[in-house]
This record gives sequence, C-alpha cells and structure tokens, in this order.
Amino acid sequence: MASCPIDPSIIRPIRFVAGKCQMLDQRLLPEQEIWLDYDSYEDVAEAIRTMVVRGAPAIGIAAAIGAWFAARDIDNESSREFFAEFQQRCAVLAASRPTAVNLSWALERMQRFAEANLDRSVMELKIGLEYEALAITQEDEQINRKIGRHGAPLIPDQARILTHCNAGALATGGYGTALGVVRAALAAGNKVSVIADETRPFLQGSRLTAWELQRDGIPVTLICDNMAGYLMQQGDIDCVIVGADRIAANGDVANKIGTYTVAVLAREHNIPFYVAAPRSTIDLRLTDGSQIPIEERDGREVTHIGDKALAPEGIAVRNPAFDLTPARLVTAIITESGVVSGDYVTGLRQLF
Ligand SMILES: CSC[C@@H](O)[C@@H](O)C(=O)COP(=O)(O)O
Repeated sequence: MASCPIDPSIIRPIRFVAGKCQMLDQRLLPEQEIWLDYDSYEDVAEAIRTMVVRGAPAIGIAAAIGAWFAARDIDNESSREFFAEFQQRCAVLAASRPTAVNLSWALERMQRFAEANLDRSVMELKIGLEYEALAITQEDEQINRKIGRHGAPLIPDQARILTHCNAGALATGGYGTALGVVRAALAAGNKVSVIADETRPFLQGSRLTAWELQRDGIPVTLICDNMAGYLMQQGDIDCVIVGADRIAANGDVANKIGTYTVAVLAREHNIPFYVAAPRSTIDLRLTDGSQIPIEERDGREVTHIGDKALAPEGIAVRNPAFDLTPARLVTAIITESGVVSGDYVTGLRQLF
C-alpha cells in the first residue's frame, strides 16, 4: 500500500485523492501521519477490524466505501446474481466489528439501494452504489455540524468539558460528534476547554483527541482515566460530552470502555453527562442496552503498548472494548435532529 503526507487543512480521516480512497492510519498517530490507499472490500474490512479507521460514523463510511468496491469488482451481468454476491460481500464487511451500529446501518443502506433498483443493469447499479457511498461520506460532516449547533447552547461559557475516547473529526467524516459540540461552542464565542481522558487500552484520548484538538488550536488538557473523579471532586469539570457506538431505544448507550465509570462519577458530582451522536447510531430494534453486542478485543492491547510489555507474560486478561451507560445517567442525547432527554423511549422514536 502506498502512503503520502497528511493534508494540512481540515481533518477528514477518509478522503479521495486521484480517484483513490485513502485512510489516515489512526494506529500510528500521533507519531506518524500516514495515509493508506484502499481499493478492495477485503482490505477495507481489515482496516476496520485492525482500527486503521475507527469511531462509529467513520466505520460506517468505510463500510459504505468497502461495499462500493465490493460491487464494482463483481463480474456478473445478471442484476439478481450480482445482488446475491453483493450481499455475501457486505456480510464480510459487517463482520469486521460488532458494536458500532453505523457499520450495519451503512451496509443496509447500500443493500437497500441495490435491492430497490434490481430492474436496472449491473453497470447502472454499480454507478448508483458509488454515488450512495459518496453521499454517506459527505452527509456525515453536515450531520455533525448540525449536532454541534444543537449541542452548543447546552455548554456554558468557560466550561471545562471532560471527554472520553475520540468522538472527533477522526471518528467521523469530519468535525466530530462530541468534539463537534465543542467546536460549535467555540465558534459561538464561548471560551470552552477540553479535558481528555487518555482512554486505555487503545489510547484514543491521548493519541487522537489530544492530537486533533491541539492541531486545531483548541485548549486541551490530558489526564489519565483514573484522574477524572478527583478533578470532578475538585470542581474542575463542568460537563461531560462523549460519543456513542450504539444507542438502544430506551436511551442506554454503548460507548468506549470507561464511559460508564465517567457517567457514574458525573452523577455523583451533579455534573451533566451528554451523549452526542447521529441518528445512524440509534438502534430502535434493540429495546435496551443489554442487547448490544460488546466487542472483546485481543488481550495484547492491555498487556502491551506497541512492543513494550506492561504485564508478565501469560497473565489472564479481559479486554471489553465498550461498556453500557444506562439511560438514567444520561442528561441528554444530542442528535442532528434535536436534543432528547427524560423520556428517551418516546423522544428517540420521535426523531425518526
Ligand atoms: C463519533 S465516535 C463515537 C464512538 O465510536 C467513540 O466514542 C468510540 O467509542 C470509538 O471506539 P473505537 O474502538 O475507537 O472505534
């Protein structure tokens, strides 16, 4: 795979250069800014699995682009046979990571498009799927800017905002969800600052959130995950904003491991706990969070940083990548269609 230096303007982790799809290799940040070229659905599935690309909306975008590559490379003139093969290839992409529903949301949208147009030629289907993938890519940044506009009024001037993981530009098509609210609050003239949890074990907070905010000149202070309680106790945090990988119909939120701990601490200290997410992250098919599949990743992410061992060889390890925050701990869910709080069952349904 070829690489090239980073685009110095707005951060968008997935881009098209000379007709090629490139993804910023987020495993290497902040040390190296390397873009990798992608041209096959198998490689895109691997990029999602290995977290070259990560963050729920960005995973959805990558999946849509992977589905377009999958369609483009099918050699069959019959629309129905093409569709059967397309579905099988989408299933490979769908299996790459289980928790973020944006992945299946994007793949289902691509398959719905194909299924609704089976009277067209395979060539027309392929062109249509390319447009659909590009639409999913471009819409996302606009959605995030709307989330930002809805969320900004909730954030007081001078607020010190705790965030966990990376729900920023790097996790989306651009601008970010939780960090989109921060960007919108700053754009509205409020002098806010961010406190970023480092987010063990994959360090999305220290490697990615700190990197993208510092790069954009947004005030950010890094802390270890276990420092959040102390800072809240000291009165140094005014609100929490995080993203989400999947939100059940009752408002339970799956997000990066450690989010639940932050939500419990926020409740103890009467600090508002906001979740910012697009509607594509809301899964109304699931009545509550217990139905959300939680990914367990390789224990090596816990025992090592890079090649450096942090634990004795052979130690037993658990590595759940996400946790569940019950709706009762969530002050409000900020979406592109408005802010929902209180009765999530009714409020989330009304967004659709
Ligand atoms: C806008 S991104 C929201 C979530 O996807 C984010 O908070 C998160 O948990 C990402 O997890 P990751 O494992 O890095 O994909």
